[in-house]
Amino acid sequence: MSESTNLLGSLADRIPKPTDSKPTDVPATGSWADETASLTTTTNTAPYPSVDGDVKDTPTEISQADGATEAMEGSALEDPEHEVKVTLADLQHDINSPLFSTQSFKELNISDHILQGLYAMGYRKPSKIQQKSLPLMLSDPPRNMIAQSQSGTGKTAAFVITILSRMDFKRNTTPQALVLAPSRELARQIEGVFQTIGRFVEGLTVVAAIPGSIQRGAPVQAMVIVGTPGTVMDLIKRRQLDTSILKVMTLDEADNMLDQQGLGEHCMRTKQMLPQLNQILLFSATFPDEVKAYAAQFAPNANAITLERDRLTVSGIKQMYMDCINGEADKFQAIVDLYQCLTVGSSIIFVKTRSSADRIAEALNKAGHKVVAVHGAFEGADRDRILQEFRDGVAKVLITTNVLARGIDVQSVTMVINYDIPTKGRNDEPDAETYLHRIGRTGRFGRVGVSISFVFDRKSFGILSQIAEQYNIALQPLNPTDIDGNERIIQRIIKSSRAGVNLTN
Ligand SMILES: Nc1ncnc2c1ncn2[C@@H]1O[C@H](COP(=O)(O)OP(=O)(O)OP(=O)(O)O)[C@@H](O)[C@H]1O
Repeated sequence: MSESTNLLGSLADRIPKPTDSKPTDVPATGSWADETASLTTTTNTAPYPSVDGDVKDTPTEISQADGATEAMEGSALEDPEHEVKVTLADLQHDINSPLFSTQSFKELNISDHILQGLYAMGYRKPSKIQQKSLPLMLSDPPRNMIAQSQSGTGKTAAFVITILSRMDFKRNTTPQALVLAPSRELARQIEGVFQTIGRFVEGLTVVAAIPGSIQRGAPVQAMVIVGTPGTVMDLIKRRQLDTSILKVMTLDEADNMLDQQGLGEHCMRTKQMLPQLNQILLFSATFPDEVKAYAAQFAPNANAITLERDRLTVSGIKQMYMDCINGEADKFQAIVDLYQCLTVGSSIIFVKTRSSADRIAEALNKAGHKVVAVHGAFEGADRDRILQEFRDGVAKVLITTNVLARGIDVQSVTMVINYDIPTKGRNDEPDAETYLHRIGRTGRFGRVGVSISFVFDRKSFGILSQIAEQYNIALQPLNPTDIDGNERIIQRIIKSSRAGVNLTN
């Protein structure tokens, strides 16, 4: 493996220096080979400040929110017994990695039918987040949970097991649990996890509430509803979804779901239409500071599992960048040069806009390279079909926008390309959370993957540098002209990824 080079160090002269920037000397200790992670569990013994309703306007609410943030970070409530230090250097063999613990699913006292489902899926041991969150979420009386752990570490199963354990199977045509996710694809995927983990659970009924899935006027008759916020809100308003005995609500990708610039409004309004809930569960790999307050208000008195910001990246993902100095033409050529590597395993190429996804897909297909594209302008049925082709390996290269940046679990993805570095806002601020979620589409559950971020000018260098600084990561440079060298480096990593697949089987 060639030596990791600090992006900031090697290219400092090309990076614009914001006036308030911190020192740009990022230590190389954040590289994938050697990293110690700390997962902190905060058991809440004192009530969080709680605000119901629309929380974004009044000064009182803001000050309560500040208090909540402090509590969530564990300043007053941290239980040192839950402090866990794990070595991430070799996820595939280290029993102390965030993926495994010595505790078994059986010790959790979950039903035999759920256990059977977990074992049938090849889950032998709970991952760290499952080990830490499940005892807290399954305890009675039920408590809210705000849980954070790295991408691909098994958060879905944690809330699925909890929800299945809380259902009354005699009332399986009435909604009892609601799970909201930011995209139709993720909602469908979560529905599938319920079906597979719950396959031996007699009487389980699960329905996806996504655009086009429920006929107008038809009642939603299932105990678990997994949907997107707009559709679910409409179904409740139109009285197609009976909320009278609903007791558990989960937001997957919770920071995205509570984002006040985006889906937050829908989620808040949906919650206001629900009866008193027994349990609210918020899960994500990222909880940026500005969302923590809303999270604590949405799920009052929650137990919280949080990660330090510089421990958020998955050590199995080898993060690289390529300087495509002539901009668009070089970026396109780089994809063409990398094509061989892209099709060993599967790859996702993230771009900023729908039109560039279409344009690049068309150009690559014209050049004889088979790729597919999916984004928000596609019809739902087409989105489902193309993603299924990608999951099945029929299509090996997927070009998409942020719509698929979060949650999508396709274990064969060995490479993620940031064709455009993720930014947010009118001023193109670095979008560090989206970067983390995008690269997290590879390196799932202990596998090894590669991410390559394309930069081409001072601005894009600056943005990527700020993201690298935020997570304390060192990005390895790839030389765009050394096509063979790059292929060797990438193939070597991808091959070790294939070895890793056996780990969880
Ligand atoms: N205990 C386990 N043993 C083996 N595999 C597991 C276990 N728990 C989860 N997995 C597998 O790990 C993969 C990642 O899980 P999941 O999609 O829930 O991750 P996540 O933490 O929600 O990721 P993201 O933050 O990207 O949404 C899935 O393929 C899942 O089947």
